[in-house]
Amino acid sequence: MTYSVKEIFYTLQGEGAQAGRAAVFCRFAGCNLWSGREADRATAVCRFCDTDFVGTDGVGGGKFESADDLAAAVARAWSGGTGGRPMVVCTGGEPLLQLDEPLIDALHARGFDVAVETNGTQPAPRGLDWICVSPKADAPLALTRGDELKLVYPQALAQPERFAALDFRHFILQPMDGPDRARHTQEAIAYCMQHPQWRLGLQTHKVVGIA
Ligand SMILES: C[S@@+](CC[C@H](N)C(=O)[O-])C[C@H]1O[C@@H](n2cnc3c(N)ncnc32)[C@H](O)[C@@H]1O
Ligand SMILES: Nc1nc2[nH]cc(C(=O)O)c2c(=O)[nH]1
Ligand code: SF4
Ligand SMILES: [Mg+2]
Repeated sequence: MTYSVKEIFYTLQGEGAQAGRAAVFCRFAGCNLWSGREADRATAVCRFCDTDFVGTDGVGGGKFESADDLAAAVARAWSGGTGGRPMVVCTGGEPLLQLDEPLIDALHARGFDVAVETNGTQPAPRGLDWICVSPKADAPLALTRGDELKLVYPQALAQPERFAALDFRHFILQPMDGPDRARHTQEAIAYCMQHPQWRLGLQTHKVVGIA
């Protein structure tokens, strides 16, 4: 299997229940809910994406001919010292269009906890250590269990009530970034205060200005 990767970089996980933890990010190219072209944004299923996932031209990106080649590139990007467990966050684009069991095994063989950030429309391969599902509009969910359900808020077609009974350990509302981020943040705060099952989650990497 050939993997198309936009970029690979070392930073802190900025989002969700693992925010603050050092991680290598492996951003896969391509998504099933948007082409990534601005001209298509207004008609896409997912219209608020904050990410460039088109092509393989980012830092550390490229086409990797085997699971072991890609796992080796991820391991080279890890800059942590000793102590704690290395983590790779597989994101995109939509990582579950490409992430498969051989790659998970190759990453485990190099000592990584393997986390994924997914829109939930694809089934997950076995062996993942952390699954974050972030539902989009009316796109049907193939993945209804995991570690965290991280809903970008507000979305008219994806209201929190639809997901509250699913099998997740953490339920997080992440204010939708863009020109109305301040208003979205206030709305998410109000929702969490009325529905304590949900917690406010911020994109902390944007707050502190890291990748
Ligand atoms: C770029 S997506 C890639 C992974 C996967 N396709 C997904 O949507 O979960 C990574 C995370 O950023 C979130 N995200 C994307 N655009 C956002 C925005 N404008 N504001 C807040 N979160 C956003 C997504 O919901 C997801 O949790
Ligand atoms: N620091 C940092 N944390 C993140 N958590 C999820 C991200 C993503 O784009 O998937 C992301 C990202 O792009 N940067
Ligand atoms: S599903 Fe994820 S990668 Fe795809 S357009 Fe939406 S936020 Fe971006
Ligand atoms: Mg991001």
